[in-house]
Amino acid sequence: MSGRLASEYSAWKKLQHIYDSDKSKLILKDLFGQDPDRFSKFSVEYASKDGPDVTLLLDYSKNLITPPILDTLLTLAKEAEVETYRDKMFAGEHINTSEDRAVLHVALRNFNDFQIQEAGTEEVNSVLEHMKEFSESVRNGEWKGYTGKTINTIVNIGIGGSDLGPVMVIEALKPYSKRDLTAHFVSNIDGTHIAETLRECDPERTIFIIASKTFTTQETITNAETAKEWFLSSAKDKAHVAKHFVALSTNTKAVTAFGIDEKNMFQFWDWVGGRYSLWSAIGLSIALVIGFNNFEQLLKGAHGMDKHFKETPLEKNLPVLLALVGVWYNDFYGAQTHALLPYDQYLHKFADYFQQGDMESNGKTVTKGGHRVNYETGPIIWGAAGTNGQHSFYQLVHQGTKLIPADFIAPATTHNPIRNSLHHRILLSNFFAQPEALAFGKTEEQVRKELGSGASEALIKSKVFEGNKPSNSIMFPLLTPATLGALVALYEHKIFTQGVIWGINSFDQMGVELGKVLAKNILAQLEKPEDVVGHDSSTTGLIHYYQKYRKE
Ligand SMILES: O=P(O)(O)OC[C@H]1O[C@@H](O)[C@@H](O)[C@@H](O)[C@@H]1O
Repeated sequence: MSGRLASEYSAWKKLQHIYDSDKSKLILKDLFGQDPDRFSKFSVEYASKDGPDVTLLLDYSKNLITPPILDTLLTLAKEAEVETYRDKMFAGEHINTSEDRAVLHVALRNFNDFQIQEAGTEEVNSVLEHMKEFSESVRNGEWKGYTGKTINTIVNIGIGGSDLGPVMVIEALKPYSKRDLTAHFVSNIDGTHIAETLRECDPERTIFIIASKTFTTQETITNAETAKEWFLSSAKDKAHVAKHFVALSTNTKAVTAFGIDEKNMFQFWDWVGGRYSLWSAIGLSIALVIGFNNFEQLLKGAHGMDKHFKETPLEKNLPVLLALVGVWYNDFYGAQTHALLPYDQYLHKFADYFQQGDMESNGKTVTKGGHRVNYETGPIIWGAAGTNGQHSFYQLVHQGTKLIPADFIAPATTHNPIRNSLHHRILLSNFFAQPEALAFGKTEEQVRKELGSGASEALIKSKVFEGNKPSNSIMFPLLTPATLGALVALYEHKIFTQGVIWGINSFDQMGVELGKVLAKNILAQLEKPEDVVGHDSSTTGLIHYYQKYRKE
């Protein structure tokens, strides 16, 4: 994050040299054959030092690396001053230089441990206390709607970072949820989203949580106004809004202008990036659904990983190791994507969540110093829960022409050990088998032997698995709130580390602005064909087509 070009580091040049000269020798089958200790050399077990017990195993042995490559990657991290920038982040320095802001999601889950100097951090505990009081009173039925009924539905209205984190966590921690409290999430401006949601809500028993850091996001404000209109069509009296609408925001003025009482507002601060905000007031829906104590466990689990990231030497530091092997594929092998493949149905939103987390953070072309990079930055993140992916896109991962590094993630035990954990054993057998198949493949000789004589050459070739496809495997005993916290923090710090190496600002998102501005301009032109000015012929043609069919 020094803003230097990564390609100028001597370790980067060395890595390029190693890649050019040794690529053909980096064959997983051989690397494992040559070193029976490869697993123990290239795996680390994380155990939380204090707070709730969390353990995580990272096995990165199925990567196309050797000890000298790993050493050089570690040297790269040193040269890029990952440790210095990490310490700057924890110290509250304004490492988000374009917006002149600190980056302190770690302060939201700090529990007075690290010394952090930044305005607002002293208010974290009182907001948590407010979230606790509110979530408990809704959960235990003390909080009543305008007709005196208890609340049975919450609707979080927010988008991007004000939506994806709570959605992912609430899905992931379903075993801990209050089953008689239904949570809906409305994000899309498409009226279908709110219309379909409102059909399932009773105005007397629903709380709307308007989640927006800026409280200016068009989608969220429009959806919130629609929800308020819908609510008032039953409740009539505006005074009832206070019982049914709360806001999560940094913008008090806009919240009160919307008609939400300041005492129903949960604050956070400009040093919390949207995609890093699930730990803040944005997590209110999480606290409501799983209870404040479990929310606190989530935060503590993340804090444990923060401590690990901050205090562990780079060669044993999980986020750093994940980041470095990622850089190796992204920048030297030319891999365009990175797959997140959780073998846990509860984590089915994990890849969606980190699409924003990673791609909005590291999808940049200029360094902090304003230079255009001459290497690849953030990968395309995608994935789905196993085993579903196996029956759809794994064909390409195994036999396609692209290199797709992947993280396989699984819990050793399940919350649903039905049929004596039969399902879980089958799930895990797939979790173990897929990285093995990817790494070691199946040779032509094996196929020939299996098919016997008479098989066509074409058929033989089509059944060969070239192998040598890299992956990481991450395991933990059970997906608990604290474990999920640690897992999410692990990826957050991985993203941070890569951003530092690439010299980019991982904490702004200028790339989302242009489309917003153009849409605003177009919205004002939609009425009449003669209003449509200043566009290319394609955009004009599309708008004219719409105008032919519009009904309103
Ligand atoms: O929370 P608000 O301010 O509504 O922003 C919601 C989202 O908006 C997008 O344009 C991005 O900038 C995201 O980073 C952000 O999470």
